[in-house]
Amino acid sequence: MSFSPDIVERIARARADLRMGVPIVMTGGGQAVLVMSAETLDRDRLADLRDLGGVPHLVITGRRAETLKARAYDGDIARVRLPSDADLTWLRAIADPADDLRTPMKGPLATERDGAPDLHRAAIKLVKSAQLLPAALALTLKNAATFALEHGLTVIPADLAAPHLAASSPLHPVVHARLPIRAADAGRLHIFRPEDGGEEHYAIEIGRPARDKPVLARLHSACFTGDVLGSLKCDCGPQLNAALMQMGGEGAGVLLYLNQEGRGIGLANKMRAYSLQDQGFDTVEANHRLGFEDDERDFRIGAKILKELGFSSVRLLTNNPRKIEMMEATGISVAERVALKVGENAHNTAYLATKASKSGHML
Ligand SMILES: Nc1nc2c(ncn2[C@@H]2O[C@H](COP(=O)(O)OP(=O)(O)OP(=O)(O)O)[C@@H](O)[C@H]2O)c(=O)[nH]1
Ligand SMILES: [Zn+2]
Repeated sequence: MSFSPDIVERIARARADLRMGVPIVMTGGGQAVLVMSAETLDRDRLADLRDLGGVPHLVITGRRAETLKARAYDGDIARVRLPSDADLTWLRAIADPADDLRTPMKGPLATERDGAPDLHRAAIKLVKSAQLLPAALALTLKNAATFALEHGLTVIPADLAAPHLAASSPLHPVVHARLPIRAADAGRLHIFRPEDGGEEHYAIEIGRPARDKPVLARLHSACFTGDVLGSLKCDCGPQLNAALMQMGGEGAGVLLYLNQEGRGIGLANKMRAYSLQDQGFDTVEANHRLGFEDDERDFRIGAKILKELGFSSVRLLTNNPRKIEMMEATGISVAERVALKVGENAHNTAYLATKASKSGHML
């Protein structure tokens, strides 16, 4: 029967569960752990978890561990043993760097070095992909299957989930329609939907670009603050506008609007990063303190959409060398890099300088 959700559908459910504060069960290697997001966990569930006995771990990323001066024996993650008196406030303070400077952590944190961290690593990947703070509470379960059934919890076998957590989902075109815009009368908006229940992505086609020649293209990552509100903290709004205007001027082009807000960490986490930036950290340091990498985006989505639209070669409007590498690596040739330098102002000079010095952006 095909009625039961497959692994991709179960992962989508698990993401929604974690965002609501509902636990999930992760299984693999003859073990099982109960997983909850540190951000959405509430008092009742923490108390119930305590009643189950055993030693729960708060799993954090290696990046967050670095800031907290905790030993990350597992490399990219650390399993912090939950002290017996740790309450929700303690958990949140480990997960969220907002108050790091005001209330330095009472440590030292005891991190685990024994036992297999594979399920914990998968749990962090899942929590990250749900755009929550990358911190998860995990407790080893004995009779996981019965426990999950009894409580109606989603069960995720880690080995089946791994390829889906590592790669972006296949996308399919849903619909396209004519959309005249300020930059060009001949505009057309295409909607693409991923199979995993995630965010849809868009392509704005200007004119009718030839498919057998390099097309003027831009991969634009969503920036609600810059694109919609005209934020001066970044250059996204002016870049979006300038790219469309250049395509309008040439009469042809394609702009991919990828819903990867905040370099893939989501708007809530981006605002957490902005708050840290107001405490004096730069854009990269802020991501690291939160437990994220500099850039969590998957640009392969862009290549998939371009191929779906029939393009194989681009003149790419960008200053970001990673976008060029990723295009080439995924089979879209970059015939030319077209610089896109607009929108510098007094508020974003330092941000742009950091992108150049730390993320390799071309000046
Ligand atoms: N995490 C985080 N994301 C930010 C910050 N400022 C802007 N962003 C996000 O960064 C992304 C900018 O994307 P792009 O316009 O593709 O920029 P880019 O990687 O610099 O590449 P090019 O503009 O092509 O040179 C958007 O998703 C913004 O929401 C910040 O301080 N922190
Ligand atoms: Zn922006």
